[in-house]
Amino acid sequence: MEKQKINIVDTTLRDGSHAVSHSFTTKEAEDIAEGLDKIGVSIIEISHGDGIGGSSINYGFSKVPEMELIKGARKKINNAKLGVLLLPGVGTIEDLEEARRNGAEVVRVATHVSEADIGIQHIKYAKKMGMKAVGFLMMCHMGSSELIVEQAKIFEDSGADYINVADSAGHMVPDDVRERISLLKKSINIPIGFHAHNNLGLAIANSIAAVEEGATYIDGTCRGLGAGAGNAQLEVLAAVLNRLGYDTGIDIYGAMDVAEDIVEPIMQRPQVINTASLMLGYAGVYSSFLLHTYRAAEKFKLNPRDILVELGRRKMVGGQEDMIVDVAFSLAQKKKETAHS
Ligand SMILES: C[C@H](O)CC(=O)C(=O)O
Ligand SMILES: [Mn+2]
Repeated sequence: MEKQKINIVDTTLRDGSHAVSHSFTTKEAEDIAEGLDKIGVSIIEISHGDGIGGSSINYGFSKVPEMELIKGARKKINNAKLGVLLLPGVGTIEDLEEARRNGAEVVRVATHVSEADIGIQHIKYAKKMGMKAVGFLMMCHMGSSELIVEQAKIFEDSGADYINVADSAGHMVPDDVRERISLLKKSINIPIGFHAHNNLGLAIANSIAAVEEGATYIDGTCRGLGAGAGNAQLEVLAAVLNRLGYDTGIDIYGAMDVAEDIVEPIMQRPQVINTASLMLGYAGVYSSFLLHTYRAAEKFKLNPRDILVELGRRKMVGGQEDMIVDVAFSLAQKKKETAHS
C-alpha cells in the first residue's frame, strides 16, 4: 500500500522568532532556510513571530527587517516553498505584496478562531498574486468543532488552499484535536493542517492525533523553537511519523543535524516546559504572551504565573499583548492594597 504523504511545514523562522525575541540575523535565516530546504520540508515559513508587519512596540521589534530575512532565505531555497504568516491588521496587503515581490509563494492568513471573515480579502488577494493561501485559525481550543467548521468554510469559500487548525495555547489534549479535525475532515473539501504548542507536553501526540484524523500538513520547528514551550519538534515529529509508516519526505538524520548544528547554537534558552509555559497550556493562554509576561512580571515584581492565571481568566486572545501590562499593573495594585490593609 502506498504511504500517506504528510507535508511538513517548518516554522522555526517564524514561530521560533518569538523564542529569540525576533533577533534572527540574515545569516542565521539563510543558514536555517538552506538546511531546511535540503532535508525536504514542504514549506519554510519566515516572518516576525506575529507575522509580516509584526515588528512594532506592541509585539517587539525585529533586529533585522523581516523583508531582509525573506530575501536572504529566498536565495537559499530550491525545493521547498517559501511562506509567510499574516495577521490581518498587523500585516497589510502592501506588506503581502512586498513579501511576494521578495519571493514568498505561500501566505498563511491567521485570525482568531471566530474571526475568519477579517481574512477573506487577504486570501483573495494572495490568490490573485498567484500564491498558495492558507486559512490559519488560532486559539482553536476556544472554539467548538462546529464553530471551526463554520469559520473554515469562510476561508474555503474565499479560495484558501488548506485550513490550518492552531492550538496556539498548547491547551488541547489529543481528544480535543480528534474531535475538531474529524468534523472538519467530513465538512470541507480542502486539506487540513495542524499547528501544535508543547505547553502540556502534547505537541507530538496532538500532531499524530491530527494526522490520524486526516490532517496532511503538520507544523514543526527545529528543537521545538517557538512561543511558550515551543512547537512540535520537527526532527522528533518526522522520526515518529516515519515510525508510524507515513511519508514525510524528510531526511531524518539531516533534520537532527540542522537542529543540533544550526538552530541549537542560536537558542537563547532551552525550550523546556517550565512553570510559566506549563501555565500557558493549563490556563489556555496564547503562547506568544510568555516573554511579554516575563517582562511585565519583572517590572511589577510579580510571579509570572499569577499574571498568566489572570490572562486565562479574562480569556485574552492574540493581539491583546498591551493588556498584559494592564493586568500586571492591576495585580500589583491589589497586592499593595492587601499588604496595607
Ligand atoms: C501569530 C501567532 O503566533 C500564530 C501562531 O503561531 C499561533 O497562533 O500559534
Ligand atoms: Mn504558534
